[in-house]
Amino acid sequence: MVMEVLVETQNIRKSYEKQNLFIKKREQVSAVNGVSLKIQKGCSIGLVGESGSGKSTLGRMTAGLETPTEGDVLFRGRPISNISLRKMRPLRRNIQMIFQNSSSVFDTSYTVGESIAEVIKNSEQVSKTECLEKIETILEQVGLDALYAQRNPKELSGGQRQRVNIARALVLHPEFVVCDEPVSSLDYSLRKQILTLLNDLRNKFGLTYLFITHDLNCVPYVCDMMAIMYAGKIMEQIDLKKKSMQDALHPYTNLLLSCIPAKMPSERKKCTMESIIDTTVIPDSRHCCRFFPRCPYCTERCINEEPLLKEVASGHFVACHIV
Ligand SMILES: Nc1ncnc2c1ncn2[C@@H]1O[C@H](COP(=O)(O)OP(=O)(O)OP(=O)(O)O)[C@@H](O)[C@H]1O
Repeated sequence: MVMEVLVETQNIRKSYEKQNLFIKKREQVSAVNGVSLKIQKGCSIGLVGESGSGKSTLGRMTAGLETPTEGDVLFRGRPISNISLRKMRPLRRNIQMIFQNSSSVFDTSYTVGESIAEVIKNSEQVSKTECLEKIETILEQVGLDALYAQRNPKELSGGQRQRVNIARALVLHPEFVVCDEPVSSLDYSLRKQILTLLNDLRNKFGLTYLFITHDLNCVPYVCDMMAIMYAGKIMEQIDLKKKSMQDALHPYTNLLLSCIPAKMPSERKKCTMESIIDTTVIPDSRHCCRFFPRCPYCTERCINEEPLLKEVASGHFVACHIV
């Protein structure tokens, strides 16, 4: 069966200008460094990597909230990166984002209902009664009583606020949702509840997720594909319907896996990276493996030639010369 590609990034790059306080000069920071990704309709792809690897920047570009410096993002085969606001408006309801920090994304001068109503009214003309019905329905779908519409976000717990956040993103029934660390600000006990909710909503509405996280533990719960990002590049991609996370081959993915605290010490993946010196030095070159300064298996070739993402088994892609 041929699956429909809903979102595609075509070798996208994003650099920012930053003031270097030490040398008192402006310099370029490459946040995303040539990422080509196809997200199939109904798929949930987990984008994993450490802080600063470019996950959120990639997420914002796929959501059309940021323009790539190079390359393009396609939604249903149509480029969306450089289109006018007028052309983007009808697409906006189809592409939504759930943000990381549930408390700071609300305007506390609005009630929960008013903040959901704002999203609805920005996208369609509805009567007051229709709007109220939509608000009540979506609140119930995210597991909150309709009465929460009258509450102020300040009066809600972190978990309830994140449910409202999800309600705002889903009230227009989008097709594609970028979830940027949706559970990282929550207690461990609440994380599973929100992940279960995201799964249920995905099944109910046939949603497609780009699920950004630095926590590999979340991935098997919500994702059927995993992409590992390092220094703005995808290092490994695994179709979790065909292979498990533990089948990872890239030294960086194995480093991340070795950091997951296992329930039983015997289940812990052995860290093969004892020799790694954790350094923040990332080579600013398009002609080498960006992981080479941290890789114990680094060869001359890794310093001189950038490894491309290659299929090593069905549904399993790795960008590493030694694999
Ligand atoms: N608006 C911006 N202006 C300048 N630099 C930025 C901007 N946004 C991101 N960056 C830089 O781009 C790089 C990637 O940042 P990004 O937030 O995408 O990473 P991340 O993997 O999502 O990190 P985290 O998990 O900490 O959110 C970082 O070096 C960051 O400082």
